[in-house]
Parts: sequence; structure tokens; C-alpha cells
Amino acid sequence: MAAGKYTGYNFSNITWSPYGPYFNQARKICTMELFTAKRLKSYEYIRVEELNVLLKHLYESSGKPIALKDHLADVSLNVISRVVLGKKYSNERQNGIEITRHELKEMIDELILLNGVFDIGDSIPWLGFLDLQGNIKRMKAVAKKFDRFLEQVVDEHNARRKGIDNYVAKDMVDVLLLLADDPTLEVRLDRHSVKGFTLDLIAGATETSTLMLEWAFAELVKNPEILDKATEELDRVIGKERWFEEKDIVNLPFIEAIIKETMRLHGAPMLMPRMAREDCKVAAYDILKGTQVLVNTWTIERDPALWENPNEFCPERFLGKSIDVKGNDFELLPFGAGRRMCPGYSNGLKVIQSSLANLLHGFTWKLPGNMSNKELNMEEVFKLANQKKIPLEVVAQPRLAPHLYNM
Ligand code: HEM
Repeated sequence: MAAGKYTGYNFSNITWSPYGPYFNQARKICTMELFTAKRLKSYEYIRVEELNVLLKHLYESSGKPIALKDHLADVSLNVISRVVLGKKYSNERQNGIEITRHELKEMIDELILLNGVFDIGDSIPWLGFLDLQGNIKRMKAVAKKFDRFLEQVVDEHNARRKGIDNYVAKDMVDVLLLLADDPTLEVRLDRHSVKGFTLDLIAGATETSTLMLEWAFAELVKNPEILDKATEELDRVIGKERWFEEKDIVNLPFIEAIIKETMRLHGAPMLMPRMAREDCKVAAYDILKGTQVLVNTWTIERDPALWENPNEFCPERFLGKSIDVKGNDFELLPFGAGRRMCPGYSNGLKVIQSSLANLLHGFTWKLPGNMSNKELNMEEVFKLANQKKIPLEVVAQPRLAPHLYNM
């Protein structure tokens, strides 16, 4: 869907177009400025603080059914808004606060939905101007809202650093604005590009990790023997006297395997569209230069020629195997590969690893009431990301000593 044309900012137009001069620049900014190992490490305390809020909240709601996705979405949005925008948004409208967390989340949901929607005008271009489904009207409306919000974000950041020599960037918008001041940059970043970049970072990060975690929990409550194996590994490696820390992940191969298996079965169904740069042949098909190419990862990741029992949730298949999720192994591409691979994959992966490990370590998980695991609905809704048709409801009970929840 040509959402970018109407929303003004989108993965496929300003900063990210692989055909425009901004693309190489944007990639360089990601790898050399925004997602360096040092910067990611410096945000660890944010990931820990936000996860702790959730752990505490779950402790207080223990025994009651909760819609897990709503809580996970709060963690993702709070982490990414602190990392990118330098602050998180509350659900209460406070003085001087231009937007509530709920409003921001609604805007992101609308943007993601419109990016993945099937629009008649895309298939029959001469009907496009009629906007039969009303999508274009909705895109223009959400673009206006985002622009108002991002203008305010940029103004606030500029005001904060005004008159300060050698200002040290505190968040990603600061980094982008400092780069925009740099006259030596190969392609100058203007205000519009900073806003586009900022929006891509927020939209790219928010729903992806939430959905992965919701699917992981759905698979685990559906397969209690796998859930038991995961808790056994956590007890053995972490013990019952402390929480998981990011550095522990290298000692938790089964938790890593659960994440890979969740991504294999429930990752994004398609990668970002590509265009063939030259004539080529793929599996005996002639692909002409300029053809738009869609990579169907859903099919690759369930291909029986590559995976034994492809529709079964079986993390064990990854144990002792070197298949990773970083775009090197083409049978598993949850973050894509190559020039358009997800620039935020290491941050996304860290949020997923620590949320999954700590939620499993700190709580037992059950379906509400007398619902059996066989009754759990696992239907998907195909969008830009793969959503669970019926949101997962679960009941959590603490499994560690009470003083550990006193954060
Ligand atoms: C578990 C978390 C995440 C998953 C599963 C995920 C997945 C993906 C995938 C599949 C793509 C398309 C890659 C391709 O076509 O080759 C992508 C692109 C992108 N992701 Fe992520 N992502 C995650 C987290 C993040 C985070 C944390 C950020 C930013 C902070 C981010 C920002 C982006 C952006 C800006 C793009 C567009 C890149 C382009 O068009 O060239 N993502 N992501």
C-alpha cells in the first residue's frame, strides 16, 4: 500500500528508500550512531526499569486474568519513547504534555494498519482517486496528527540544547538533530528527514516485540511441557534469588530457542518490498530489472523441505544448531536480511529476551478459569506483522520470594 505517499513519513519514502540518496546515509546513521553496541548498552537501565514496572504490576494482579498484550505494549512503547524521544508518555493528560500514551499508541496502530492494508487503488490505479475504502482520507488524518506531534518533539529538543556548546545527546532525536547540524554530512538531514526517521524508529519498534512476546506466551501455555523446560533452565542457571540480566542470555540456549521458534512461526509474513536492480534468474524464473519483489518469509519459515514438522512449535529443533536470526541464514529471517534488514534488531531482541526470561522466571502462567490448552485459539491475522486474532488472556502467579518483587 502506498501509505508513505499520504502519511508523509514511511519506511518506503524519505529516509529508507533504497533507490534514493538518503538510503545509504540512513543505514550509516543506524549502524554508526543510533544502534552502536555502546549506545545500546547505555539504554539497558531503561529496559530494566520499564520491565520492572511490569513485573511489579503483574505481582499486584496475581491470580486475575490479564490481557497480556496490553501490558507488553506499554513496556515496548515506554522503552522506545524513552530511547528515541527521551521521555515516556503517561495516560493522564498533564500540563504541558501534548499527547497521552493511549493517543500515541492509537496513532501508531493506525499507521501500521494502513501500511499493511489492501487498497483497491494499488491494484487498479485509475480507481485510486475515488478512495473507495476511505484509506487515503485516514492516512492524511493520521499524517496530520503525527506531524503536529513530531513538530513539538523537534521544537522541545531544539529548545533544550539551545546555547549549550558541545551538547551531549541524551536520546536518538538529539543524535539526529546533531547530525542535521553537521555540514560535512554526505547528504544533509533536514527537519523533515529527522521527523521521518523518528517516526520510523517508533513505529518499527513498538508492535513487533509486543506481538512476538504475546505469541511466545500463547505457544508456551499451549505446550506446558515446553514451559516447564524453560523454567527448569532458568532455575538452574539464574537460581531463585535474583532476576535475569541481559548478560545471562548466552547461558540460556533453551530460552533463545523458544524465541527463534516463535519468530519462525509468527514473524512478519513478508519482508519490505525490493526491486530487482538487474535481470536475474531465481529458481528458473526470469526476473526482469525493475520488477518489484516480495519475499514471503511465512512460506519459507514453514517450508517442509527446510523444516521437519514445520507447523509444530518445537524449540528443540534449534538446540546445537548455529542458525541465527541476524540475516545470515535465509531459512529464518525474522529481521530480514541485506541492505533493508531491520536496523533495530539488537534492541528488539534484547527487549524480547529479557521480557520473556523474567516473566517466565518470576511467574507461573495459566489460562483463565477452566480453559484447557486445547481450547486456546491460535488464529493469525495477516498484516504488516502477524497478529493474534484473539488476544491472549492469562493468569500469572508469583514463583519467587516476595522480597524480589519489591522493586
Ligand atoms: C522483535 C522486534 C523486531 C522485529 C521482529 C522486527 C522486524 C523487522 C523486519 C522483518 C523488517 C523488514 C526487514 C527486511 O525487509 O529485510 C524490519 C524493518 C525495520 N525495523 Fe524492525 N523489527 C523489530 C524491532 C525494531 C526496533 C526495536 C526498531 C527501531 C528502534 C526497528 C526499526 C525498523 C525500521 C526503521 C525498519 C525499516 C528498514 C527499511 O525499510 O530499510 N525494528 N523490522
